[in-house]
Order: sequence, then structure tokens, then C-alpha cells
Amino acid sequence: MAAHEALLPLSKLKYSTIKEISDSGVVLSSLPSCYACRDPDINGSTEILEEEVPIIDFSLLVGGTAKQRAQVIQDLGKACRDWGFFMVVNHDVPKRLMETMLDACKGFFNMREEEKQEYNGKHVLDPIRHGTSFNTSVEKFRYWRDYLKVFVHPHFHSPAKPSGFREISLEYVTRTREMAKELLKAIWESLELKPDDMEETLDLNSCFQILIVNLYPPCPEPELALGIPPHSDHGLLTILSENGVNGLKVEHNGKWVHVKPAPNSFLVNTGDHMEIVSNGKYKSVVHQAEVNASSTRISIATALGPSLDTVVVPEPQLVKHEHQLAYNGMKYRDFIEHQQANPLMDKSVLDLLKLQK
Ligand SMILES: O=C(O)CCC(=O)C(=O)O
Ligand SMILES: [Fe+2]
Repeated sequence: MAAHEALLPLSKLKYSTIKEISDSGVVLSSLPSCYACRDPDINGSTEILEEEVPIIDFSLLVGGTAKQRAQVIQDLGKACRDWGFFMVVNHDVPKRLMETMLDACKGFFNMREEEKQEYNGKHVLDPIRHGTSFNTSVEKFRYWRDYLKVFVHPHFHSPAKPSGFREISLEYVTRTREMAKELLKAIWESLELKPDDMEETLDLNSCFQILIVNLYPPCPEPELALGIPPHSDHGLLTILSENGVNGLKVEHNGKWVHVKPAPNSFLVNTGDHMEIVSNGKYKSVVHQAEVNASSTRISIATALGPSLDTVVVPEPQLVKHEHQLAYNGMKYRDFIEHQQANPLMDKSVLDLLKLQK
């Protein structure tokens, strides 16, 4: 890329993905203007909080004594109330599976652009989508990120290539779904709701699960760009792992916290549907992904929600206690479509459902 291409506006950019830019072999001395989505004078001054995120020991939840399980449920409740975010350690997803899944994801992004493009530019509810930024048809700027999004439950989908991706991703999403369901059950209990009601209320047998793989290649001026802008996730819980390169920031008490996960841990955040079903007791957490100048970051997010046809409303028991209904419901499919078809921004769809307090 010639030096002057760094100044080109979006409409003139000849590369379609970040991977293509970084593979082109030209060293970018500055960021192409269409990726300069933030003003360092403003963003540089947002306060960063150095705080440890809550840690949940999964082994004590599923294999501990009754007392230990009760303590983890209490800790989960506190993490959801105070943060909407926690790190899960001692889980039962094999380390080897986490590693092979990362390799399979690298394999996908390393395929030729023409092979990946088979999945480009389709409807936001298509079961397999590869793309760049978030939604380039509605964005003013681009984000420094390529993605692969795959619907994996109740119907499992997978790109046909690279070889092995289907088998590995099936195992990965199955194991992470089982873990997410255990966490959901415990969170439900922390709200003092009956666990038996959860499956039915959220139609979890047909729960919607999506796999999102994010690729963030090194960026020439990372302080001007973003991988993903501040947003909340649409589901109940999102389970995230990464390739050892940090970049996630979560909002906590009005400030940003850099998250540095322990090796082999999962990062878990509450989504908009957790906020709705809990009648606002457990808020979905706003988070963003930063990029850096030296290393490629890959994150693997898998989000679990109710079934696509469910209209989640606040649990009646919680409304009774708090004497006020805080949210309207919306069919989950419509909620997702709305979020994916518009610029990604904080809690924009959830805000539509909020009732005046
Ligand atoms: O890459 C990350 O750390 C965050 C990804 C994310 O927020 C998402 O995929 O919704
Ligand atoms: Fe997210």
C-alpha cells in the first residue's frame, strides 16, 4: 500500500478485510483514515481502573460439597450484580480442545480470501457469516477486526473448510454450552428462582448458541482504532477465550477495566437477556476490544441465549418483589436482527425495551 493510501476514505479502500491488509506485505506507517474511529484526546482521558475481576471456581460448583456449591452461587450472584463479568477457572473444557479450537480458527482466517468470501455479505441472520468490522453497510468508520459468525445450536452449522474445523468446533461449542448451562442454573438459583423453571422459561432445549471468532491483526496506530466499540451482548451469557493476547476492556462503576485472563480460563459476561429476565437485577455489561501494534489477537466468543422464538420478559417473581416491571419483551430473533442490522452501540436495543422507572 502506498503511503498516501493511509489517507483514503472508506469508499476508496481496495482491501476488504484486515487480514488482507496485513497479508499484503506493505508496512503501514499510519492508519487508513476510515479506521480512525476514536479521538485519542477524548478516549485517552477515560479512566482506567486496575481491578481484579471476580473469579469463579467451576469445579466447586459441579463437584464440591453442598456448602461449597452454595458459596459459589453466592459469589456468582455478587459477580453478576456488581460486574456482569467474571473469570471461570478449573472448568472441565480440556485445555487441548481450547488449543485445537484456536488452531482451527487460525486455519479459517488463513484460507485464501476467495474461499472465505463464499460466506460474505449475506443477511444478518444467515447461519454462517464471514466479514470485517461489525456491519459495513451502516458504519461511518470501520473497526480493526475480521470475524466469523456461525449458528451452532439448535442446528449446528460449520464452514466446510478448513479440514477438521467442523469436528473441533462441534466439540468446542458442545462443551462450552454444557458449562454455560451449569452457570445459568447457578445464576438462576442466585436470584432465588426455582431451577426447574429455567429450562421452560428460556426454552433452553432449543437455546440459540452462536460462535463468534474475532481476528485482530496488529494495527499501525492502535490508539486511534478499535477492534469492537463499546456494546453489550444480546444473549444470556457469553463465554470468551483468547490466544493469550489481551485486549478486552469491561465497564465497571463508570470506568474501564483491562481484563487479563489467567491461562486456560474463560471470561464470562452477562448479556441483555439476562438483564431482562432478572428485571434489571443483573445488568448486561458494556465491553469493547482494543487492538495493539505488535501481535495478532484472536478471541473466541460463544453466546448462549433463549430459543429464537422466545419472548423473554422479567421473571414474575422478581417483579413481585420489586413491585415494578422494568422491561418489555421482544422476540429474541427480532432483538438480534435489530442489533446486527444497526451500528453497534452500547445497549441500544435493550434501551428500546426499558420501561420508565
Ligand atoms: O474480542 C473480545 O475480547 C470481545 C469480543 C466481543 O465482545 C464480541 O464478540 O461480542
Ligand atoms: Fe461482545
